[in-house]
Amino acid sequence: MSKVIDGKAVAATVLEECRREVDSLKAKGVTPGLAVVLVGEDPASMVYVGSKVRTCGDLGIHSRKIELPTETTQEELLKVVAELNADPAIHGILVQSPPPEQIDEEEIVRALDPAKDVDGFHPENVAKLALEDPTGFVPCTPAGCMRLIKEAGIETSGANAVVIGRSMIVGKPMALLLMAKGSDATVTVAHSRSRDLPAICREADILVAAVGRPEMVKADWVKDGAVVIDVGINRVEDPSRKSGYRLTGDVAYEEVAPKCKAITPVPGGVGPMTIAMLMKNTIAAASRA
Ligand SMILES: NC(=O)C1=CN([C@@H]2O[C@H](COP(=O)(O)OP(=O)(O)OC[C@H]3O[C@@H](n4cnc5c(N)ncnc54)[C@H](OP(=O)(O)O)[C@@H]3O)[C@@H](O)[C@H]2O)C=CC1
Ligand SMILES: Nc1nc(=O)c2c([nH]1)NC[C@@H]1CN(c3ccc(C(=O)N[C@@H](CCC(=O)O)C(=O)O)cc3)C=[N+]21
Repeated sequence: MSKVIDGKAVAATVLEECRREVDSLKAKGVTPGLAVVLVGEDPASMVYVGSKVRTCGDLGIHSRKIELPTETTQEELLKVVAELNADPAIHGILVQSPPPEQIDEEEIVRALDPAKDVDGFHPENVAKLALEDPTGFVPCTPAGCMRLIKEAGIETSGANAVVIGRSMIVGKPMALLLMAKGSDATVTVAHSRSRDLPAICREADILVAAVGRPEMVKADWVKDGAVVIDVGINRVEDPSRKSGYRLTGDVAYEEVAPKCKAITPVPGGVGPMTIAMLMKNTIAAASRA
């Protein structure tokens, strides 16, 4: 009964929309610009930053990759943010998370010009999401999950949605989007202190897993005919791979998929949508500027 939701294909559709929008902005003399700031050398972050910059290139979006050493101080990073805030060629700024431990990420996010905060992490954008004010930026990963749910033809109105995870990047904004007017789901948010997580999950018509624990969600946690959105991106050791690792989600895909109406795979599910929605936000920032 299971239908695999192809995140790569939906992302390709979104990127086609983006390409048209970039062309029409360029015809008006505006080239959207994105700055991606990476502090340190975390290998996973380097992969993500690389694919963000590559996607910009594919669409004709101007991009600037700023790679700073691991020892970068808070003051140095604040100075980079201030320069990008003032740069008219840059419409979107993303500071890759997580930064090294000496960096106070919250202060960095507050220093961003909210009109350039294409991650949607600045308090002004968080408030606009809660207020359902469409002039803000919605965080890319939950925005991508909503688009996947829509493209798969899943009805959210009146559905029981369970979100596992309450981070500011994924879980909390995902819950806000599902409960917003127009989506109209009944939302439960679970986290590490939740009692009897399997029982909570079994109530879900739509289950979103954003935890960071490989294959935590088992088949007996999932109701027959549920829709499962797996946000987790976990590297697990796999000696049979050349790289020595493989990616897996927060859901035990092999055993869960047969029970689902629809499910996203990892890789090829939510991940590509995150990058596509980042492009959308960057284009929106440029057209508002
Ligand atoms: N596909 C994509 O584009 C993206 C994928 N990700 C992936 O999504 C996952 C989550 O990311 P993120 O939200 O940033 O992670 P965080 O670590 O910030 O948040 C994890 C959440 O899961 C909860 N949690 C942890 N352990 C358990 C448990 N045993 N039972 C129930 N809840 C638990 C935590 O609870 P508590 O609050 O109580 O600590 C927390 O709310 C990761 O795998 C990450 O790699 C993230 C961003 C983008
Ligand atoms: N400021 C900030 N903004 C972010 O949006 C942000 C961040 N920090 N820190 C880390 C997380 C993670 N994230 C991903 C983006 C793309 C894939 C992605 O494209 N994944 C591919 C596979 C990629 C691979 O092979 O490694 C897939 O799932 O198919 C995954 C994860 C963005 N994040």
